[in-house]
Amino acid sequence: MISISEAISIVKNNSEPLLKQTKKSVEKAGGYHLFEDIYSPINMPPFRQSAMDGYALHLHEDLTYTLIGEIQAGDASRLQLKKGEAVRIFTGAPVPDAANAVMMQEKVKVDGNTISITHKINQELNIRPLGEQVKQGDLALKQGTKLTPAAIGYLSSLGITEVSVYKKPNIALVTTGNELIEGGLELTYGKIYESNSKMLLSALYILKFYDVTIHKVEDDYHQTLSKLKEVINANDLVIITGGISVGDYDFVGKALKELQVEELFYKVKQKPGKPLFFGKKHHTSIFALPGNPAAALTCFYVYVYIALQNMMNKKVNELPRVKAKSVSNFTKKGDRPQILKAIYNNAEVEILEGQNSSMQQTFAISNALVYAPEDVNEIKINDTVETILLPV
Ligand SMILES: Nc1nc2c(c(=O)[nH]1)N[C@H]1C(S)=C(S)[C@@H](COP(=O)(O)OP(=O)(O)OC[C@H]3O[C@@H](n4cnc5c(N)ncnc54)[C@H](O)[C@@H]3O)O[C@H]1N2
Ligand code: MOO
Repeated sequence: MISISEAISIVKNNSEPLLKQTKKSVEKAGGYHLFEDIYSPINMPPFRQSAMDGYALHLHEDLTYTLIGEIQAGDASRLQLKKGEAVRIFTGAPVPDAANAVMMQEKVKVDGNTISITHKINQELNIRPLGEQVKQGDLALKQGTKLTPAAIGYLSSLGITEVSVYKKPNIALVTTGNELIEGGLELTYGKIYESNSKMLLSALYILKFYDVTIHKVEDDYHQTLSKLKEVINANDLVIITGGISVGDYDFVGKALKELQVEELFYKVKQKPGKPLFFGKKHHTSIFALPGNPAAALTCFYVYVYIALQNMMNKKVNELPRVKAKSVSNFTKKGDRPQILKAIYNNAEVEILEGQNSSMQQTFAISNALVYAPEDVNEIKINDTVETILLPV
């Protein structure tokens, strides 16, 4: 059995950036990173734009101007202005070539066709120059840029409808067990409602991994073998829950061996999550998480999370860890280091009752995990403890 830190470093060293590209429509590309530089297909703004509702002026020495027309936003008219002439104009409308300033209407006196301003103004006042944000052919956004809502808006303003982005992993979630039935069906004796797939799907969605398929197999070797073969071939990451311990009907380990998945580790000295498997087949990473729901989710946050961040080429690949003051007493059972469900608030952490790896109720109200190392048998109130903050 290896230690938690050995297991973490094996995951870190054996999960690489995917570096594959995929095309996305721009409105669905939020959260992705650009795979290549994007050059602007147009000038932005594409014409000299008025930044105010007011009057576009062809400046001259005098403070009065003759009004010769009106230009609304969207108008295509190209009015010619002589020196001393003005047009009524609105925010976003094209400023005629000959106009060299826009005066906001609050500062203009109108008298029929004559308007007057109170003082001389600078050239180009209140005019957004052609290509002020980006010029046609210039770099609009660099490769690697994260597409925030603002970036999506910017690219859309350039008329870009599709972008090439770094692909996120496609992920298969596989649950195993004869005892599992779907929510909505009658709970017959000996069965439980299947919950791991929904729990892990939700954890993945919160981390913005949406390309996820769910698969279910019974405790049957041939079914397990053929399903795992199929999903390993078709996915970048496979997350299995259950069937990885030593029972007569735990077929996951045997099937992974038969499929020649390279075992990077099996079994970690930790509670929960002892029978945790991590392996690789070609470029596909495979985690077999223990079936106990709280063990599965703990292993997801401590190990699978790292692989996901590495696949996305993220520099920080572990969840944040902070030092916090315990507000609870806790006595550790056994010698395995423990990862404890807890509630963190403002540098203080409460270690919860009900740490068994089947206890979903405890995890449901947690927002943190406290790490109790091997050599610590007791945590007392006011002790400083290492706390992992969960993305919940
Ligand atoms: N003789 C031994 N028995 C066990 C050992 C051991 O070392 N020696 N380890 C125990 C530990 S620790 C764990 S953790 C579990 C892990 O077992 P498996 O990964 O094989 O998981 P299962 O037996 O299939 O299921 C365990 C538990 O979780 C429930 N489960 C499974 N899948 C789901 C699901 N999708 N949704 C909800 N609940 C699920 C399942 O019904 C079981 O209660 O092994 C111990 N045994
Ligand atoms: O490793 Mo198990 O998850 O302790 O119950």
